[in-house]
Amino acid sequence: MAKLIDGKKLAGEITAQLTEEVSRMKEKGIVPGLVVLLVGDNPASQTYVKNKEISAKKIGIHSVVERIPASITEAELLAKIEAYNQDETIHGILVQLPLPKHIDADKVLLAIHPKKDVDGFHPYNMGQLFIGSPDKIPCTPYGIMKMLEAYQIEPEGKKAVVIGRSNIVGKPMAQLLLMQNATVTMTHSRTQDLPAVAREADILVVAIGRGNFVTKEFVKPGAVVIDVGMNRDENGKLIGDVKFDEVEPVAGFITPVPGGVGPMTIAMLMEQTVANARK
Ligand SMILES: NC(=O)C1=CN([C@@H]2O[C@H](COP(=O)(O)OP(=O)(O)OC[C@H]3O[C@@H](n4cnc5c(N)ncnc54)[C@H](OP(=O)(O)O)[C@@H]3O)[C@@H](O)[C@H]2O)C=CC1
Ligand SMILES: Nc1nc(=O)c2c([nH]1)NC[C@@H]1CN(c3ccc(C(=O)N[C@@H](CCC(=O)O)C(=O)O)cc3)C=[N+]21
Ligand SMILES: [Mg+2]
Repeated sequence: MAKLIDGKKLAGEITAQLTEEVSRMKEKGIVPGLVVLLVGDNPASQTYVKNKEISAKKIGIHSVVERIPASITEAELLAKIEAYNQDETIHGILVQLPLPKHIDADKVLLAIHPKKDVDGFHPYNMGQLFIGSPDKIPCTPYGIMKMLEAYQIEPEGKKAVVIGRSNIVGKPMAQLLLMQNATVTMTHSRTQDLPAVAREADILVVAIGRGNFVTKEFVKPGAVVIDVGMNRDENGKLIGDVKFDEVEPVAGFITPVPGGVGPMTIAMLMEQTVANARK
């Protein structure tokens, strides 16, 4: 039976520390501010935004959510970002991805001032991460590293396999594991014999976006299994990329969905926002 990595509990502890810190900052007249720009009405995005708002409120972060119709032009969105770049009450800007097709997401991410880029997606921050001098770090892989640390899982010398190579999860995840001296393999949809590659892993991070894709055939006994996936099954229930019930008896550690990576992503977003206001 695997040990459960309780992301929700750990995120709660981080949130409690941030709450204390923000109350001290407020005594000095500093109020951290975060703006979230949500373009269109993707229902999956709605839950994420709602959870971020709850967390920001708890911590005492001034939280602004702009719900913007999908019909906004790219130029109008860029102008909004520029206004928040100039706004001294705002320490973090997050543009929820994905964006509607008529808007160039790369251009939008480039428009966010790197100092306010609490998602860590700006090419400057990505570049800093990949040369080994990170400042802002993408929240999901950052949260995963915090979970490994909290459970005293040392990546050094271990074989880590990352499934999925997105800019927001897979790629920065591989880099963070590499920085902790893991031997990292990145895999994707063209990888041949993925189960055999995954079975080599001491630490397996799964970020594909396909419900229950990873079965016990992918998992070495005792491995650490981190499930980033957020999918809905046919009944609308939230499920991960890992078939939890069959992998859990094989793994050494495993994250649940919900209650694993998701809450840590939000906690890291809050942490990077507060850190920015502190500066
Ligand atoms: N918990 C959290 O905080 C977060 C959760 N998520 C969730 O994580 C999942 C992944 O998100 P994201 O990284 O944005 O996804 P993307 O869709 O951007 O990337 C998916 C990756 O998975 C790979 N892939 C797809 N199918 C297969 C397959 N059959 N075998 C091997 N690899 C495959 C793709 O390969 P290729 O490049 O070859 O196409 C791609 O690299 C989603 O469920 C998302 O909702 C995302 C962000 C945060
Ligand atoms: N610019 C940008 N930054 C992101 O970080 C980003 C993004 N866009 N687009 C979408 C993905 C997805 N994502 C989630 C984070 C937390 C939960 C989350 O809170 N999950 C909880 C609850 C889920 C529930 O109950 O519905 C859990 O797993 O326990 C979900 C999804 C961040 N992303
Ligand atoms: Mg993130």
